[in-house]
Amino acid sequence: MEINVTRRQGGFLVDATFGGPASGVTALFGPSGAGKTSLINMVAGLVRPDAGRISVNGLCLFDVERRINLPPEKRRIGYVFQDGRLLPHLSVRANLTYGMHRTPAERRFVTFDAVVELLGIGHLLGRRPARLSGGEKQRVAIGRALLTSPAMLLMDEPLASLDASRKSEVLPFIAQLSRAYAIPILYVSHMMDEILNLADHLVIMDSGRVVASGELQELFSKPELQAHIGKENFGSVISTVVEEPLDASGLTSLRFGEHVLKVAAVPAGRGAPMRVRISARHVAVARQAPALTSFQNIFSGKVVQIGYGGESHVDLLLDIGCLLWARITRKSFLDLGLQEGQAVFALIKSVAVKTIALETPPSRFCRGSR
Ligand SMILES: Nc1ncnc2c1ncn2[C@@H]1O[C@H](COP(=O)(O)OP(=O)(O)OP(=O)(O)O)[C@@H](O)[C@H]1O
Repeated sequence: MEINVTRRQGGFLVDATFGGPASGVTALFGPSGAGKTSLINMVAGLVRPDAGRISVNGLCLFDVERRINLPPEKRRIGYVFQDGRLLPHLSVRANLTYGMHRTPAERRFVTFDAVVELLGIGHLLGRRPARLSGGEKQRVAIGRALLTSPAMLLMDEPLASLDASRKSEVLPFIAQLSRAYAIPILYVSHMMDEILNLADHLVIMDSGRVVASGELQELFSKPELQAHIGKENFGSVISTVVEEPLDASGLTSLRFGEHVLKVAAVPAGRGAPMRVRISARHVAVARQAPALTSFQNIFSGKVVQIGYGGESHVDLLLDIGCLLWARITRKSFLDLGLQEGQAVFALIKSVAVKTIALETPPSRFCRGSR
């Protein structure tokens, strides 16, 4: 995915350049008014950039110099809006098949039955949209976009209109979607929790510009991006696999590199990929390994960077076999006499680790290839 566009709209300038993998979920993250919707509308062909180039999977969608501007219907893009936008006079079945019949049969690689099964909407097929809940409407909207067998899916805050319980109902379907079909998803959100559940790649936007773009785990841990990501989100994201789903002490063991991280029990099979998020606030530091402690996770490592933190705290980047941020009070920092290069122990409470299951691809949903 290569995007390099500028567009002036009123007093606002979108000037965005980024590249991303043509697979998995790329999250477009930024505050309200950052230009996220404007950008994906340019990708969809709903809005024309003033200049630049957009290409996806080797297909050039827009190139001002070569005078290429594919109309939306030629872009093979599925778009899921915030509010679903189902056709009210049609049944769920007819809404689902609406775009499917416009895609030539030889180009279809997504089948009706597989989508209905994946999204769990078989019992809704005869209903009209007015008789669906918010979460059901969004699942149908996702199914409709998917059934056009798109080369790419654009999702503009598809969970924004849902309450927390509906969100958690739809989120796993989206996560599964990106793995079931090899379709890249550009996912707009300003909710970091959603992004941590879904995205592999992160693009941070602010005031019409791309502030940073890269692999989620890497960007998430950059202190200079803290202001954009949100102070409360500051910490580390680590990729692990489940080593022992339930050990004798009732905890789950997750492996990363040479280490095992103990977390509160999660329902996952051995070998399942698991992303963990450890807030810097939940990492304590000691010069010596504590003997009797409630910390289940004690890793030896060293201080690789001392960040500025704030008046009352200091952020430390630790190397424990992977990079880990710890936020401690300035008083503790001074009491411990910490310096860069110093050997320390990182202490992490099991119950403070947030786990996010990244499932393996259920390939049965895919028929043939694109
Ligand atoms: N057609 C338009 N004409 C003029 N200004 C526009 C137009 N469309 C959007 N804007 C302005 O462009 C800016 C970016 O809007 P955009 O909807 O892309 O932001 P966003 O990041 O998607 O925000 P949100 O998260 O609130 O949906 C805003 O200042 C908006 O007012």
